[in-house]
Amino acid sequence: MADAFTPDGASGAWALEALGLGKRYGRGWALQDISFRLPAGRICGLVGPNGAGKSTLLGIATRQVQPTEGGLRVFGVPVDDPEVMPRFAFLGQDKPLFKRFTVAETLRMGAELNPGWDMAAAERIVRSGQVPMDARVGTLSGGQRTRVAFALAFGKRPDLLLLDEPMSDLDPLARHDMSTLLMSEAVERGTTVLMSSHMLTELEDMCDYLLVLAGGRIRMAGDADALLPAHALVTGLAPGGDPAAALAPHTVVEYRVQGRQFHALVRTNGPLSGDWVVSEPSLEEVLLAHLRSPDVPPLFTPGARTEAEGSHTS
Ligand SMILES: Nc1ncnc2c1ncn2[C@@H]1O[C@H](COP(=O)(O)OP(=O)(O)OP(=O)(O)O)[C@@H](O)[C@H]1O
Repeated sequence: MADAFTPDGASGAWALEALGLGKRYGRGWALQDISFRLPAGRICGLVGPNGAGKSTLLGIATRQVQPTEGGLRVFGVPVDDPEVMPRFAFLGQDKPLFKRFTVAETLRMGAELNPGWDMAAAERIVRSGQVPMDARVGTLSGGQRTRVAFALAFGKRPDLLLLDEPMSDLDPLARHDMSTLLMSEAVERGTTVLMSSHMLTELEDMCDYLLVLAGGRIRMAGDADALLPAHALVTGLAPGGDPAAALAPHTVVEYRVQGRQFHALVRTNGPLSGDWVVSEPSLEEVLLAHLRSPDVPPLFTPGARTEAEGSHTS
């Protein structure tokens, strides 16, 4: 069955594949109609305002949250299949480590719990942060504890690493160290990473794929390299009538007037041929404009949207 959902029949070419995924808490939907694909080997930023549904999505992917409707596949396998368990590691905001264990004991525990454990990689991550192996976890700084938690996650040799704001408690220097470490480990092993963060510049530096949520729905999904050039910042003399008509056939994501000038962020549809100044927006400008404009239709780059005809439910 899995082969039906991959373009070339190669089962598992998609690290994650959601179709019509939804989660309802009481009367409110935390996630609704979520359909997307994340190709294997990509570093994907999961972006959205507070309450967008990021943790809920990560909860479904880590089997901690049961979806209300739709399905999620991990490397072609329904997420509730036990086969999925050894393939992913999860690192959340709170790192549940045993405070009384030393760092060495913590890594030994990782080895005992995970059959494919890579002790050399785990020790390399700890040592590169000068974290003493004989120190008790309870005596470590927040940054050092995060490093140990990263070592536990990477030592598992996951194919998919799911991170929920893992670096929120780190200072800028430690954050930089950890993101460099994360990228080098992920690239070296071809690990797929899905990482939620509110730090847009961090995501811009690290991620080559993006999943943008707002109000429990997808706003944008796909290749970062394709999402950005699909937009332009346009400045010109404010038109008298409807700005959307003046900028047609382009989709106006955000529009504001300052004095006699307008500034617009548009999704381009062909060349921009007005008497305007046109520049390429930053990722941050594109993300913020989309998050501020919930009525603009969502944008998927080719391949990022799950085809409805494959109607699979896990
Ligand atoms: N266990 C729960 N019971 C009821 N409602 C919940 C529960 N978990 C999440 N929600 C609701 O679901 C919605 C999405 O929450 P979620 O934690 O997934 O968002 P988020 O994007 O991770 O937010 P943040 O950036 O603040 O961490 C919110 O409205 C939240 O109140």
